[in-house]
Amino acid sequence: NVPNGYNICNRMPVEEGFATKAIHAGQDPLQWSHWEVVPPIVTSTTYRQDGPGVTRGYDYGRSGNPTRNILETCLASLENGKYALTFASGLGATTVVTSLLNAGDHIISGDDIYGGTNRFFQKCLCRQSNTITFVDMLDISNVTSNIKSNTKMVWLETPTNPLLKVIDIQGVVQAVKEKNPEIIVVVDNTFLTSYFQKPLNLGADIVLYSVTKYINGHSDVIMGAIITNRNDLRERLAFFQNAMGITPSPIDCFLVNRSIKTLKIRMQQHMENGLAVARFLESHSCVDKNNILYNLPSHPQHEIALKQASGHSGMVSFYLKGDSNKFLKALKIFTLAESLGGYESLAELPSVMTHASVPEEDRKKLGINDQLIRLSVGLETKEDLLADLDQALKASL
Ligand SMILES: C=C(NCc1c(COP(=O)(O)O)cnc(C)c1O)C(=O)O
Repeated sequence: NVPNGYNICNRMPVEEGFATKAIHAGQDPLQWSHWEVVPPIVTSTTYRQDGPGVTRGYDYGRSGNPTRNILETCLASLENGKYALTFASGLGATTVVTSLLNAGDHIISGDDIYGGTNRFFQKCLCRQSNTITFVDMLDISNVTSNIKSNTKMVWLETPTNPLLKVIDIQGVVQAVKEKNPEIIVVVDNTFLTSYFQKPLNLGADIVLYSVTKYINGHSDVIMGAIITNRNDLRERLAFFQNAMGITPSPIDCFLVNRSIKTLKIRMQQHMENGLAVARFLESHSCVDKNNILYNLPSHPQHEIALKQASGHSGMVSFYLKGDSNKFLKALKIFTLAESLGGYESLAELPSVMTHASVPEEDRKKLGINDQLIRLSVGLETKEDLLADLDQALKASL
């Protein structure tokens, strides 16, 4: 049910069978003692042993948990990946992945990334004598020209948060691996999920998620995840997951495992509502029309998006002509709040909220100013969302 007028001619096709995998991968009832169709929540933190060190697969909740395992199996299956690991948060996943770096290693990151990730890179990672270079990855030569002998990782989001720049995953991977095949390419796929985009298929070594967002999609769990096909990386990351203790709770794993069952239909509705909002804003007199940041045909990287993704989510950013505070306070259905990807529509001011920790000069260079509004378009009735935006836009004048 792709919305009319949405260019699907040369779009990356949506994967057949995604919903079936989301419902059945890792869920076999025969694995449980009572053949439960819905996986049980195993909360026990410790397991009886037949003898010292002689276990039946589990010894301690941080080191392994049956409810976590079936979620990880399902996440890997949806990515067409071999291994998935889950963590206490998206930034927890970021912490574990960057633990692959040794002191003195260099990482190249996209310049437009989540503010908390930027903060972690600049305030935490740099304390471990890792160096970081932020580059505009729209020009892939910015990546390759910054590769040094100690460059060990390249990190990107696409679409980026909050400017929705679309980065050519395959182009970056090929250019980086040509220079140094040992460099690990990490793609944060939070904004599209594996339903719309599969970075592993495009050559990425690791795909990372704030599961908190679309994958859980109900704004009631904080969680992170990574998926990889590389045995060597999986072994090291699984060691860090346990040794660093950045693991999710079994109850959160149960909630996310349940949310995943509707991921496909939620992403389709987010796209339908997001496209309607983007088109509405594109023609609105209170909006700077040249700056609707969404994957409309007018988007500067629309062709790349068509090539590597089968759709776009509900993320829409735009520059407001009027007063941002008046606009945000006038909204009635959109809630002024941080985060994204839930069934509820949210609106925020990145310059003051999610990206306040990005150094001001960097925000200015990127264009993350007080006129930039970021929307997470939810699953409400489309007409209600448009009416809410219209009245709030008029109130901003
Ligand atoms: C909270 C917000 N972002 C979290 C986030 C994170 C961090 O995820 P947490 O689960 O919040 O730790 C990682 N990657 C991306 C692309 C993200 O957007 C936000 O943008 O409102």
